[in-house]
Amino acid sequence: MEENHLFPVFFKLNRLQVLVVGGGNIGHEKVNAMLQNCPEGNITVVAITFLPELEQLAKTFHNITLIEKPFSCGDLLGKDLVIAATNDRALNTCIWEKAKASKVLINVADTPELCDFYLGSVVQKGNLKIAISTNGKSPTVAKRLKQVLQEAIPNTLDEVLNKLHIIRDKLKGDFAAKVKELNKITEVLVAPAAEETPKED
Ligand SMILES: C[C@@]1(CC(=O)O)C2=NC(=C\c3[nH]c(c(CCC(=O)O)c3CC(=O)O)Cc3[nH]c(c(CC(=O)O)c3CCC(=O)O)/C=C3\N/C(=C\2)[C@@H](CCC(=O)O)[C@]3(C)CC(=O)O)/[C@H]1CCC(=O)O
Ligand SMILES: NC(=O)c1ccc[n+]([C@@H]2O[C@H](COP(=O)([O-])OP(=O)(O)OC[C@H]3O[C@@H](n4cnc5c(N)ncnc54)[C@H](O)[C@@H]3O)[C@@H](O)[C@H]2O)c1
Repeated sequence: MEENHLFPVFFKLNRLQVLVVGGGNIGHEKVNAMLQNCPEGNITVVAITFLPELEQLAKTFHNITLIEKPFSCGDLLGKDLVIAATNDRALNTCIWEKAKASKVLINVADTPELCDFYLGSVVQKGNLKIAISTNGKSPTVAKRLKQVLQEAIPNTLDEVLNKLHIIRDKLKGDFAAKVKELNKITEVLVAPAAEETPKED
C-alpha cells in the first residue's frame, strides 16, 4: 500500500506571520480555515480585489490585515508562511520562486507540486484537534472523514482531557513514574469492551 510521508505539525499562528496572496474564493477559504483554528493568527492578505466576506472578516478580526495592491517581492519580508491563492498561475509560480529564495514555507493553493505543506481537514473538540490528510489524493474524502469523526467523538472527551491535565499536574515522582501512572489511568480508553453476557429468559 502507498504511504503518506507528510509530517504533521501544529503551528502557533499567533506567533507567526502569515501572508496570503489573493483575496478571492480560495484566499477567503484559506484565511477562514486558519481563523477557525487560531482566531488570533496574524494574517496579511495582499490582493488587487477582495471578496466582501474577507473584508467582513478583517473588520471582525483585527489581526487580519488587507493590503489592496498587486503582489511584490517585499510582501514576503518578515513572513514565516505564505499561501499563494491568486487566479494567475504564472504569478503563483513566481510567488513560489520568491518564497523559496527567501526560505519562507509556501503553499500554492490547489497545486500540490508547489506546496511545502498542505492544509489539513481538521476535527475540533475543545482541546482535542485531529488533522487529516489524504496525501493530496482526495480533499473531499478528508472533509467527509472530518464530519464522521466530529460526530463520533463525544463532547465529554474534553472533560477527560481536562481531568487528566489536573491529575498530571498533581502526580508526584520522577518522569518514568508519572508516565506509568498516566498510562495505567488511561488504559480503559483502549481496553476491549467487556463482552456482553447473553441475558437469560
Ligand atoms: C483539507 C482542505 C484544507 C483547506 O484547504 O482548508 C484541502 N482541500 C479542501 C477542500 C477541497 N479542495 C478542493 C475541493 C474540490 C473537490 C476536489 O477536488 O476534491 C475540496 C472539497 C470542498 O471544498 O468541498 C480542490 C482541490 N484541492 C487540491 C487540488 C489540487 C490537486 O488535488 O491536484 C484541488 C483540485 C483543484 C482543481 O480541480 O482545479 C489540493 C489540496 N487541497 C488540500 C487541502 C491539500 C491536500 C489535503 C490532503 O492531503 O487531503 C492540497 C494538496 C493542497 C492545499 O491546498 O493545501 C479542504 C477540506 C476542508 C474541510 O475540511 O472542510
Ligand atoms: N474557486 C474555486 O472553487 C476553485 C477551485 C479549484 C481551483 N481554483 C483555482 O484557484 C485559483 C484562485 O481561485 P479563486 O476562486 O480564489 O479566484 P478569484 O478570481 O476569486 O480570486 C483571485 C484573487 O487573486 C487576486 N490577484 C490576481 N492578480 C493579483 C496580483 N498580481 N497581485 C495580488 N493579487 C492578485 C485577485 O485580486 C483576487 O483577489 C484560480 O486559479 C482557480 O482556477 C478555484
